[in-house]
Amino acid sequence: MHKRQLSLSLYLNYFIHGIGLIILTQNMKALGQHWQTPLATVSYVISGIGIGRLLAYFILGNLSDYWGRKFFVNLGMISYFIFFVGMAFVTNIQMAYFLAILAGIANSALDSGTYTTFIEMGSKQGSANILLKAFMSAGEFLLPLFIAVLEKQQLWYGWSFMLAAGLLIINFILLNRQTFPPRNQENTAARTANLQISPWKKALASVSLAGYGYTSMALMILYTQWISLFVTHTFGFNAILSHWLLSLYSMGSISGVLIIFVLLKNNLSENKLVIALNLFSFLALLVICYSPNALLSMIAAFVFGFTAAGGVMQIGLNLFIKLYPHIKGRITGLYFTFGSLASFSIPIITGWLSKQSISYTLRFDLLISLMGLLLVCITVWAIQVPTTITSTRQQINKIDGRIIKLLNQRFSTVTTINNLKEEQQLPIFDESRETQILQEIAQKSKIPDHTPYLQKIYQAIMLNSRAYQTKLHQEENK
Ligand SMILES: C=C(O[C@@H]1C=C(C(=O)O)C=C[C@H]1O)C(=O)O
Repeated sequence: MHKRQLSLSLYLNYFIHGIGLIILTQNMKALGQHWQTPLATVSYVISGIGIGRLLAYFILGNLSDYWGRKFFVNLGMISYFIFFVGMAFVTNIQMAYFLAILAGIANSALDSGTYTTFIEMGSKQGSANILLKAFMSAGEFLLPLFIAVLEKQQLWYGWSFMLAAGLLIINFILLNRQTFPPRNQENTAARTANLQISPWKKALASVSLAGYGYTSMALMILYTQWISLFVTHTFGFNAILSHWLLSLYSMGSISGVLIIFVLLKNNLSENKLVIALNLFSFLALLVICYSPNALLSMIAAFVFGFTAAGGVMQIGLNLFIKLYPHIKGRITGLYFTFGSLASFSIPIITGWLSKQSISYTLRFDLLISLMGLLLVCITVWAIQVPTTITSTRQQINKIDGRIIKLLNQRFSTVTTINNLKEEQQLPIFDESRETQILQEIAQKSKIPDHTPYLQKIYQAIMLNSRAYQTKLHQEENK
């Protein structure tokens, strides 16, 4: 496995995916003319992408745990290829809608094959996954420029689609020369950390992270959709300034991705980072929502892009995957399903809100931001493992409490066995049973390194269990 080359191909896919994300909106007019339909129909076709994602994420994510990541990266590339080539030529709206759904499926397939692979390649704290966002942004940045050139030269709009298709062919060849890392392997360190989290805290973190899949996506979508209208309506900002608040957000986002990538590579804790980012994006949004000062708003827009769109959603996914290293694909699918629900529902909710007042839209985003902050705080609290001797010992005390209860239960059950043995006149010691118990420990122990010690502990338990039975006998025969 050549980590570098494989990574490069995976990144290149996300550059193409960035193009795919906006190619329909960027070509809306040309497509409308080509299909001889109003813009509203083109917009309806675009919604097919969201439907495709919603349909495919969970299923494909699950399957990628079984069929392997490479298959799904390839499926994503092939689906995208059909989408790009098909969209450039199609004239029938039904076909176009089908192709849009296919783009959504391509997106899901790429995600379930790629995010998982980067973690399986051992990228430091999943830092590589943050960089995917930079490649998407690069695609989204360059496509409009390319389209502008095509328009200026009065060339066929389909060349932008052909560009993406051509890149896909090259990358398909490059990618398929690579082997992928083994799937769903789980290292001892991760397993040990995970086992320290109690089941109910793990459940709490999981629900919170799924919710964060929704809020983190909703936060960005709502901002990009409404910021310009909001500030014009609420503070009377002029058109240039209102568009600047979107551009500054994008610049913040790209700077955020690069800096967060470096921070994670240098081992800054994901837990601290995710809380800090959410806190600052909330504060920045607060300024944008309530400050009529243009300069303050501009700074806040940059900070908001940095903190809300700089890869914080990907950090949420990384945390989620680490909780379930044995089903990375399923978790990726689940997380992005919640994200897709946000892309689907936010335009509907905000459309309704804007009818009451446009100023409600971004203030609703503030509420979402607060929810997100709350969810990551709950998550971090739940998955935190203690770091000082005192707090770690407190945890050991709790575990010991549970063990003692269970040992009381075990010894009480031994009493029953002992009575039955007396009735049936059987000896206390049963060697085959003890061997069987020791073998079962080897099977059940989740961490092989621990196994011999667990077996020794059990030998001591059984030795004492026999001593206890002997004592019961003696009392009985007194
Ligand atoms: C409790 C029993 O008696 C003894 C103690 C054992 C134990 O503590 O698990 C197992 C086998 C016996 O040597 C039993 O036979 O199950």
